[in-house]
Amino acid sequence: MATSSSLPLHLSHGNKLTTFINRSHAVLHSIAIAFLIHYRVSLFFQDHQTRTTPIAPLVFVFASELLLSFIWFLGRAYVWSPVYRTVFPERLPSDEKLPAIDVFICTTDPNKEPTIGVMNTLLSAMALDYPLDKLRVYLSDDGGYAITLYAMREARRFAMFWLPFCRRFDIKTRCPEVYFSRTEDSKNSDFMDERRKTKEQYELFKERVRRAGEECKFKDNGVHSTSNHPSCIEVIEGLLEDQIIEMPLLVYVSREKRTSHFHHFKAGAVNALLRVSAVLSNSPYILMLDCDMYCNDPTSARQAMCFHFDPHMSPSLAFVQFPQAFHDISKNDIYDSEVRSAYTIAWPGLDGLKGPALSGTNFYIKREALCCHSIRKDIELRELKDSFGPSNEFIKSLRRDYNRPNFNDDGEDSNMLLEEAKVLASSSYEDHTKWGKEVGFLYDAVAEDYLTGFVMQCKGWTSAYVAPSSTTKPPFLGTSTTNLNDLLTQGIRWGSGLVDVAISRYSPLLYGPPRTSFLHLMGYAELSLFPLLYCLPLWCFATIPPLCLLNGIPLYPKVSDPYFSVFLFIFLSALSKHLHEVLATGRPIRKWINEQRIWMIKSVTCHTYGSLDAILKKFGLREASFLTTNKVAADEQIELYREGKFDFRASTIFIQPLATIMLLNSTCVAGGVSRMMFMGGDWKKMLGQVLLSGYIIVMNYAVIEGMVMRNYKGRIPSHVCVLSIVLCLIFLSLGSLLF
Ligand SMILES: O=c1ccn([C@@H]2O[C@H](COP(=O)(O)OP(=O)(O)O[C@H]3O[C@H](CO)[C@@H](O)[C@H](O)[C@H]3O)[C@@H](O)[C@H]2O)c(=O)[nH]1
Ligand SMILES: [Mn+2]
Repeated sequence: MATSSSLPLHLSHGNKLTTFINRSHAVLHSIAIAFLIHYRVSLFFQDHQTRTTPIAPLVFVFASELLLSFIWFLGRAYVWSPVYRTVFPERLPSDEKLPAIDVFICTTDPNKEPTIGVMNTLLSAMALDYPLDKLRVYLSDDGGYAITLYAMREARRFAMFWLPFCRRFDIKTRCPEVYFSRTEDSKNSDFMDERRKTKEQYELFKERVRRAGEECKFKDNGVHSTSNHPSCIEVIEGLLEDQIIEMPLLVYVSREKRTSHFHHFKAGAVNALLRVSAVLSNSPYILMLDCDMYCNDPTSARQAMCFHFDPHMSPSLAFVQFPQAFHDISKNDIYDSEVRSAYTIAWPGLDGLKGPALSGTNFYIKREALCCHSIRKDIELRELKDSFGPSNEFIKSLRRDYNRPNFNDDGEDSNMLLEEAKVLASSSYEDHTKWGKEVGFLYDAVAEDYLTGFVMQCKGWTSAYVAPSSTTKPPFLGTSTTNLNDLLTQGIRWGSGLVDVAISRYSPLLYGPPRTSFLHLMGYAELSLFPLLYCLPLWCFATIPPLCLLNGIPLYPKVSDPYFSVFLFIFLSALSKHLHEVLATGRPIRKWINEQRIWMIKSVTCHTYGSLDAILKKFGLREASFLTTNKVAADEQIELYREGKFDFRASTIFIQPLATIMLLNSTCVAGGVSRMMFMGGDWKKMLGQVLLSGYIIVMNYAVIEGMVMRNYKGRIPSHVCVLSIVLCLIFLSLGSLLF
């Protein structure tokens, strides 16, 4: 919108043709579903003498069809009116007018999150293209490791070289590891000289951190363990002679942890950061980063400000979300590690309604949206303390007119503030307050990002989503899960975290109305329900139709019945719509196959376990857990991923169901087809089931390869194959017993 000139700071546009295709498809598909429902319902009303099929399998199959149709219906929200945005940061007002930003980086375990990687994220954030005095970088070390603090001091030393170098030569890649891994050739000898010197410093820095890491060995040592330690807050300062080079304020925060207090994982860590930063810098905007998400485009802060500076959007705008993109995605991407549909379909779709969901990292959020919804002038101090806890300093920071004492390390004020910050980071500070319930990141789900963003939007806040175009760089790049085990382990947490919300009092369809539009709620509901609503029907389709096929029980209309074409239409329409989406987002056909396959695999494994986990937690039978995602992979695993080959060296809980389902379907198709050929079965009645199981087998052929190819590195171990034969036999006998 207009600032100094009358030119807009950002534009949004839709895609008329795609929207037309999407809406027409939605209408056609809905009509077909209506026919399907009519067919199924009339089957149930048939006289049970004339109905040849037993009722039980029919009920399961129909229930699954209804669930799939429902989740499909919710997903229409994403394709209804998606928007895509363009920003013009060069039109922002001058630097003096830009607001300050606190950057929050979270790390927790140097064994899974290599310290050098975390420091690269830190350095890339310090080097953002933003006025240095308006940039403050906080690192939350949730494990309280000495190595992280040490590395941070070293990173500041290296930043003395890195920051001036980036600014002087306008370096576009400000993550040092990435920048120095590329060779550069320039005629400018001054530049080449500086580059060489800076690189030397970087190597020295890495070497010092590596050596220190070896000495520390990241072990719990009883006295100071990762789950039991006091709070430690340190403003990282350079030596006196270094002070001439301007640096962002750099703060190390390790909140107190006690086994007596539940720490609420990342949400708890971020809430501690929110309080600590309120008394040290209190910037009105916050950039959140996971420790592996480095700033790949230094202009992201200015891009985000294009929205926060728009006078029409700004008052209600809570956050500007950038996509999660990854530096290690291979061309083939067999596991869909890039999560394409989320960041190319769902987020732009939600953005067209009232704003995208919060994605945990890569967003610029207004502090006010997290902390102090509207502090009324007449509000009682008592009331404030009930919500925010006893710290007077923190409560002062909530006032709009609050003037933070200038932080300088040796001042008396500064010492007082640091002491206060330690209190704010203590494990008991949140007792009897509204932190995690109404204030800050919410604790009711392990998908704290999704839940917090959703509740925020129900309170009236909006958000915006900026995806890079084909000509701009992804603003942030992280490490994705590129092996099956890590992928599915992460999938359990996401599944569990989303279903947590779906079955809580914040369940979108129940909590939402009338707080936000129905379409927007449909999108949110799809996100929270899909793990649960896909796992049930997919388990059903993987077992019941093949077992019925083997036993000669038809579940679908005869080929000659006009209703057969209804089923065929729905199947093909769903597949071709997915294919259209994949192609429209510029991906090859292979991607479509990969996504179909990983969707089936995730549904019967991690999403099943995740949903189960959420339900057990709900009944108090399990405790919440947060397994940190591995950010290092073995070379061998990376190699298989790059070659596009499945790595089945994963936990048995993941591969056992896959092997069993594949064996079951292959046996049933073989048995069912021979039955028709040699025992005179009616193939016209069974074609639907043959096609369904055939589809499952063809798409997941990789699993069969994993079972039979014995010289394959990533093969399925023999004991899993043997157990799957036993399980398959159990299924078969149950099938013939029941049906
Ligand atoms: O007790 C904890 C656990 C995790 N983290 C940090 O949280 C971040 C995200 O954890 P990670 O293991 O990388 O999870 P992902 O599944 O990769 O993260 C996605 O999903 C999370 C919710 O499940 C969101 O919080 C993240 O932002 C989002 O990127 C990392 O920086 C961790 O260091 C903590 O600070 N404390
Ligand atoms: Mn991550």
